[in-house]
Amino acid sequence: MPDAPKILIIGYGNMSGAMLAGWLTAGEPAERFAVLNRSPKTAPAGVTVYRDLDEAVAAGSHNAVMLGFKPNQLNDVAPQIQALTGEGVAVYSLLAGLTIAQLKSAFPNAAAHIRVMPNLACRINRSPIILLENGLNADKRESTFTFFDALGTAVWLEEEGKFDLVTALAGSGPGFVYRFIDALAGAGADLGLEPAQAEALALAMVDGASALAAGETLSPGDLANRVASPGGMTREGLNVLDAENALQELLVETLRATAERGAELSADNG
Ligand SMILES: NC(=O)C1=CN([C@@H]2O[C@H](COP(=O)(O)OP(=O)(O)OC[C@H]3O[C@@H](n4cnc5c(N)ncnc54)[C@H](O)[C@@H]3O)[C@@H](O)[C@H]2O)C=CC1
Ligand SMILES: O=C(O)[C@@H]1CCC=N1
Repeated sequence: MPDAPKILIIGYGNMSGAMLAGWLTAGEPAERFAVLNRSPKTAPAGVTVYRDLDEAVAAGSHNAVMLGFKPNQLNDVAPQIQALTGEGVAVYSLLAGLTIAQLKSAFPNAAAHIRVMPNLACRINRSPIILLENGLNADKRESTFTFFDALGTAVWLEEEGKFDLVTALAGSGPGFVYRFIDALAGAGADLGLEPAQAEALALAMVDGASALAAGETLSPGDLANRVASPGGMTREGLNVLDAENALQELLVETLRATAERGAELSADNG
């Protein structure tokens, strides 16, 4: 079976689409990928698109499957894709909340089960990627890490109990940052700025501030203090955010609610 695809993506939506784009940008050959999606969707040139399960089974040419559908679909989809997740096949799961034990139970014949938590910045190869595995040998662990690291910065997590929390911070995180940018721009507009200008300024500011902090040895907390010139303007604004630890408390509740939803998604698939 010459030039056969090696990664079969089942459920080609926003997240797996961003990952595929990132891998192609990183130089992975398009021929290494195939997609199987419920609704018709165009894939990048060179990527194999299967119209249905039978076609994917007949090709039988992958050694890894990436699950890119919704967590609440696992019970429906798993029985249909047993023939695609058999001996020698690694299962990469994007399914938020679903545990290694649930993946092993859904795909008992697969060679290895790997939870993967990326975010949409995979599209520009700038996502953190949290990985947790069961069943990989040392060589496969290394090659798996390298494969996902091409999408940004991969990191192994050893404690599965923390997976929902890192999902909240790093997977859902862009949603919270976008809400912050939107609220900042909205606040500027409420106080008199032209809305489009407020949004452009908020975006450019967050872009530069984040890039600067990423390359600094100072912590973000110390950088905040550096922005606040003694007796100047910024301190007054920080005092509002810091009063009774308001911002941090809000974010504790934000991450808690997000992580708790992961446990619910898992329980729903019990
Ligand atoms: N959107 C995000 O930022 C992130 C999403 N995830 C995870 O990624 C997964 C997908 O999320 P999104 O991409 O946001 O959703 P989405 O709705 O954009 O994509 C899901 C895709 O699965 C396809 N699909 C549904 N049932 C199918 C089936 N039986 N066979 C083949 N394809 C099927 C749909 O047609 C759709 O294209 C979820 O499990 C989510 O937890 C993880 C990290 C971040
Ligand atoms: O909202 C969700 O469930 C997924 C997981 C992390 C980001 N999006």
